[in-house]
Amino acid sequence: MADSTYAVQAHGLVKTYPRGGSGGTPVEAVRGVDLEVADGETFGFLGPNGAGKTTTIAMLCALAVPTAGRAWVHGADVATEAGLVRQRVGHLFQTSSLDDGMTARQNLYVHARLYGLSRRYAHRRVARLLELAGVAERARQPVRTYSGGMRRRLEIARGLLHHPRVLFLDEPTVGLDPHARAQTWEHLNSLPGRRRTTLFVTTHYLDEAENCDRIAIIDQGRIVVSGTPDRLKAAIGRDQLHLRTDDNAAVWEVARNIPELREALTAQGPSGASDPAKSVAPPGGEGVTLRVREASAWLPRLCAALAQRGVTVYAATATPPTLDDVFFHHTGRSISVDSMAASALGGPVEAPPPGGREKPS
Ligand SMILES: Nc1ncnc2c1ncn2[C@@H]1O[C@H](COP(=O)(O)OP(=O)(O)OP(=O)(O)O)[C@@H](O)[C@H]1O
Repeated sequence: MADSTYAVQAHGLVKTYPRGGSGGTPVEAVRGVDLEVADGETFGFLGPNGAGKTTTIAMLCALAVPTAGRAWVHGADVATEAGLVRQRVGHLFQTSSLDDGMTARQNLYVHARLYGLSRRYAHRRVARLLELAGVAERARQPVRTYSGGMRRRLEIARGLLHHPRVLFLDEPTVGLDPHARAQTWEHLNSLPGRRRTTLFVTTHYLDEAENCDRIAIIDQGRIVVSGTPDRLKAAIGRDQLHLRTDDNAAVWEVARNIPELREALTAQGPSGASDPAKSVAPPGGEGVTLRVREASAWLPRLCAALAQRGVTVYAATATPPTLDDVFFHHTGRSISVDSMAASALGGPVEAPPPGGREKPS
């Protein structure tokens, strides 16, 4: 079953924490995950908090024992060849595990020795990675004096010390400001020999998932869909048409009175209501979002029809599907209020339509 041409493989991976829930009830953190990650790929594991991302990578790194299912890293079984798996993987934890009182050099050197690098090679390798992390000049200063971005780069360096074939990064940019987040990704993408190491990145940031060759979306312990970000978005088909007007309720009526547009659209009001009578926007409200194929082609016609009806349009945008739309399409929920996609739209996080979520395609 194991195919060593894959960097990571998992079949039916399950993890149940026997007494993790309130009142000591079992928590099914991971409920049957199948994965195939190609060698050299940047693979994104996208999901909201509590979806099961950390638990999955803990099993893939042989740090947690699966309740059921099997997984391999370059053909090494996480259950029966844990030592081999640990040699093949590097791991960046969600919270910093650097020793604040030690210098950057000491942090890396201790780690290198723990991984069995000889003294001489450890010194060479540490110097090289401090250089790569862009912290060589501050290498003799305690880590507590470092910025968040520097710490992250140093942790990436530490994860790479023993030449792992797969580097697992659990929410690598959480807590960083947007500039430091972008820098961290630039750093990851420009690592020498980048394609010789597979990157397996968990994230709940939609823009971060866009950096990945392929992603799997996980929700409530199950993978709901996987593929390249472009393919997943294209499969949704519908763009978002967002309008802010002085009579948002009229938008629905007008849109539905254009027969071809009525065919093409599925609509959502400010609170997810699909009934126009219930979708009157509050004063200063967020507007109306219509999901429609080829939104930009409809925009002029809809605006003209609204003008004819005496409705003033303050703002109108057509946006191609985002990964948040992909998440919504498959789960009926938005991944996060503060995601880049939601803030770019300036709109609310959309609730599922009252008739339930659309059927996954
Ligand atoms: N050691 C544990 N004991 C009991 N329950 C746990 C344990 N670790 C995680 N869980 C539970 O398992 C579920 C999945 O958690 P996990 O940390 O894997 O999710 P996540 O997607 O990584 O979320 P986050 O990004 O918030 O860490 C959650 O309900 C969590 O409370």
